[in-house]
This record gives sequence, structure tokens and C-alpha cells, in this order.
Amino acid sequence: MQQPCFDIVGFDLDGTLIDTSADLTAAVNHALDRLGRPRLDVRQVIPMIGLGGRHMMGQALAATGGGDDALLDTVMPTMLDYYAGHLCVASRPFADCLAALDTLAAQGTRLAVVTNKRESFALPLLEALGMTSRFACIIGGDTLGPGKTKPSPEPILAMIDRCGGGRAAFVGDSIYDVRAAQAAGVPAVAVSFGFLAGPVGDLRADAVIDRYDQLIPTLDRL
Ligand SMILES: O=C(O)COP(=O)(O)O
Ligand SMILES: [Mg+2]
Repeated sequence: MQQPCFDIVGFDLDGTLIDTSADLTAAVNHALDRLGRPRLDVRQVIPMIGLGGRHMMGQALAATGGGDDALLDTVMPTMLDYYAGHLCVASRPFADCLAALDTLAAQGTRLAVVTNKRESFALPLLEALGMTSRFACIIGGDTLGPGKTKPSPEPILAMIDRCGGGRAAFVGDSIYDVRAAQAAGVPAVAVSFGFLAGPVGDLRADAVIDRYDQLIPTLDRL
């Protein structure tokens, strides 16, 4: 078996490990329905994902007639309650993701998740897909406390610490992932199939993959 290129490989969740776009869109649309607003297409919601549910819902309000913080406060429980009850209707790992995780694990690499999704969603979602036991640690948007979410390097540094230290890389789909990783001194791999808000090159990641079967050869080159 080949020696691992990295001791630790961390992954973003939404848009990187798992395509959650349809379930997140359904939750947003449930909230918009309650407000009598027009529904959004999944392609409109995708660029709104990445900075947590409040940011996503705020963007959805902005796209459908606007709304202040008070309206956002009112509508958030509607969106969150719906999402909690429909976390894993259509959400599935991206193609060949599990095979890549298996190969890394077999090489002795410790795997981790660092997401801006709150733990109370990230943990049951990973559990529903049978993925929890693959990860040495799972850090959510509320795990470390206020402000300690990507693009801050703190959750990436906590990941390295919780995984026992060593050489790490991080895989993500947004500018928040790339900034957090690079600020923590960790190479960032961007996935071009994720929830992009623009061209993948704009993320200025250290490498880009278009499919999961490119991950390990890409890590080997970093
Ligand atoms: O919940 C979000 O908006 C983003 O989650 P992610 O950090 O796993 O992409
Ligand atoms: Mg993401």
C-alpha cells in the first residue's frame, strides 16, 4: 500500500462531500411559501450556500423582494424546522466520493469534516448516509463558538489538533474553504462540481479536481 501523502485530509460538507442542494432548496422554498414569495430554483440557491443557513436564507429573501433582519429572524425557524425534518431526502455523496475516502483511509490518512453547517444538521446527515465512522472529527459551524467558522482558520487548526496533528490538506467548494485552509497554512483543493458562485479558478485553490477519482493523484502532487 502506498504511503499517505497527507496525515490528515479534511473535507467541507455541503457541495464537497454531499450534494445537499435539493434538500436545502426545499427548505428555503418552504419558508418562501410561508411568506407568499416566489420559489427559487436549485440553481439560484446553490451560490447562496456556504456561509451557514442564515446567510442562505438572507440571500433568498434578497432575491425575492428583500427583507430586513427582523423578517429573517421570523422566517429562520420555519426554514430550519423544515430542514431538520427533511435533511436527507435527496442528499447523497458526490460520485466516487466514498471510494476516494476508502482509499485514503486504507493508506492510513485520518479524515475529517469541517463545515459551516450547524452540528445538529451535519451529524444526523452524515449518520443517515452511513458516513460518520469514516471521520476522526466532525467540526460544525457552531462547534467552536461564535466567529470560529470558515473563512477563519480556527476550525481547520482545530481539525488538525483533534486529528492528533500532522501534515494536512483541505478539500472544499467555496472561497470560505480555500481562505480558511490557506490561512491555517494548509493546501486547499477545490472541487469544480460543488456549489460555486463563479468560475472555480476565482477560488485560487492550490489545486482543482473535477471528479473524486482525481483527488488522490492531486494530493500526491501537492
Ligand atoms: O451550511 C452552509 O451554508 C455551508 O456548509 P459547508 O461549509 O459544508 O459548505
Ligand atoms: Mg461547501
